[in-house]
Amino acid sequence: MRAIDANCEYLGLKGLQLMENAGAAIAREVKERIGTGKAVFIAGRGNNGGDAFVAARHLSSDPDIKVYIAIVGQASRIRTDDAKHNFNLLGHCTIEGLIEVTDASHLKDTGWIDDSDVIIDALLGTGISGKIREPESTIIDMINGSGKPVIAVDVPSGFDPDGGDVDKAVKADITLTFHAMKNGLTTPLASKYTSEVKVVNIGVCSDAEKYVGSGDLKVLQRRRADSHKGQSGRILIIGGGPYSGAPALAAMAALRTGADIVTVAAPASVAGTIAAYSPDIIVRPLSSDVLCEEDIETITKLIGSHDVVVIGMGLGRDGRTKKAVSEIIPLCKKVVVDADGLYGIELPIPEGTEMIITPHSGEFRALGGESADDVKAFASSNHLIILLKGKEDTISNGERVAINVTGNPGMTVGGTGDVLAGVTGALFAIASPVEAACCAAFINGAAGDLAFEERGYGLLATDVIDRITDVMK
Ligand SMILES: NC(=O)C1=CN([C@@H]2O[C@H](COP(=O)(O)OP(=O)(O)OC[C@H]3O[C@@H](n4cnc5c(N)ncnc54)[C@H](O)[C@@H]3O)[C@@H](O)[C@H]2O)[C@@H](O)CC1
Ligand SMILES: [K+]
Repeated sequence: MRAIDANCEYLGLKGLQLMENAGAAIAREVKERIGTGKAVFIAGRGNNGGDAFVAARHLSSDPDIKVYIAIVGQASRIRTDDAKHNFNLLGHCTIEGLIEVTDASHLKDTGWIDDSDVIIDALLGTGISGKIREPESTIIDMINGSGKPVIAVDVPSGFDPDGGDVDKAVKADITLTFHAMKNGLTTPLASKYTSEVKVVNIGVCSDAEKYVGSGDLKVLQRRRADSHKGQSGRILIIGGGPYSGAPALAAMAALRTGADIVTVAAPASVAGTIAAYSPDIIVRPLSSDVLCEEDIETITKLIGSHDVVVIGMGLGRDGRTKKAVSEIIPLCKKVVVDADGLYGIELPIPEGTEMIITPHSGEFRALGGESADDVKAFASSNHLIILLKGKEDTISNGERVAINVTGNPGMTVGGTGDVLAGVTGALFAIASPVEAACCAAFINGAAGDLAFEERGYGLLATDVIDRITDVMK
């Protein structure tokens, strides 16, 4: 949902607009439920509280509804601009009562809860993390002990929208959840905390979900301050033979995407050339001039010390290489297969291997696929993730289909596919395969767009690599 929100912003739909729709829906629900009476809003200092401020404003002009708002914490410490904006507007509305609750007793002393006809729980939404603190914890107890009807905003406060363990949460009569059903609300545990769930349309643009956007990059976690070498990905690139540049491009792209360690395992004939491209790449020479079965022992050891394998770039299609690839893939836990590696895939893929393939349309056809319309079914029946490259990239894990539209015709130059494979490998170490594939397509294309601004049709794959960090930032 956070990714969708950010993608909306990227498309020009502001969070404030979504919040207005969310709040308006809450107000309608309150009015439908009580018609006349006292509505007590319990608002936290995040955007969940912001939704409540909007709803309170909408109801404040209704002569039959009396609006009371308890902000948990100090209003001066409201955390987001959207929530602050909507809080400030309440200064121009007819509100029966508004207090700041820094200690749960302040709320108790008002008697509002005992006197209410409905409680609107907007204390905590999807931004919750960790064990419930005070005064929120006691306030949740007060709501649950009140016996009053409760409308929960987005999720019952304290409930994990992803369906994790619940320490303590509000028990609601109805939850109005925004835009899409949250995974956690479909679990059996959810029925303990809400009798009913309604999904409310808040006007999200369909493109925000259909197209990969900058918001999708939000899944890429910030690093912990105490991170150490290796935690952000150890990537093994297996490539080269007839070509030496391809694996080097993939390796440099993986490093620029943030991978900690990138090793290239390449036939001995090209290992020296690859090493000469950059001191940042670790190179492990294989036995001969193409990848072959004699290399499996060396590669098995290398796989054990890396998180993700990216295989295929510049390997060529020698029969020995195809055979070696088909034997290497089952040894990998996480593997990205690109270019010539795609000709060594044996379907169905082995159990215990998570695989992303990055074919262009010709390679996809060689695998038995047909067109972009086929991607979802192909991914589903073969249990893999496809990133089908094209003018628009189509990504699917067999359940969801996403389209990426970054990139430009300047990127038809050789090597940009190798860059994409490297970016995908680096992200696969820190994200789910479908997230990695979506983000990689976006980053590679957006870096290509920046390179195109500078270089036009003369852009090179190395120029794309140079702009990856700008996109990531
Ligand atoms: N564009 C958007 O982002 C939209 C967001 N919406 C609303 O925004 C919500 C998410 O907002 P936020 O990300 O600001 O987060 P929340 O409002 O869910 O919660 C963040 C607040 O809770 C506090 N908190 C977190 N964990 C806590 C704990 N364990 N104990 C006590 N306090 C805790 C934080 O300090 C912070 O003040 C959604 O659930 C939804 O209601 C809607 O307005 C629709 C649009
Ligand atoms: K809530």
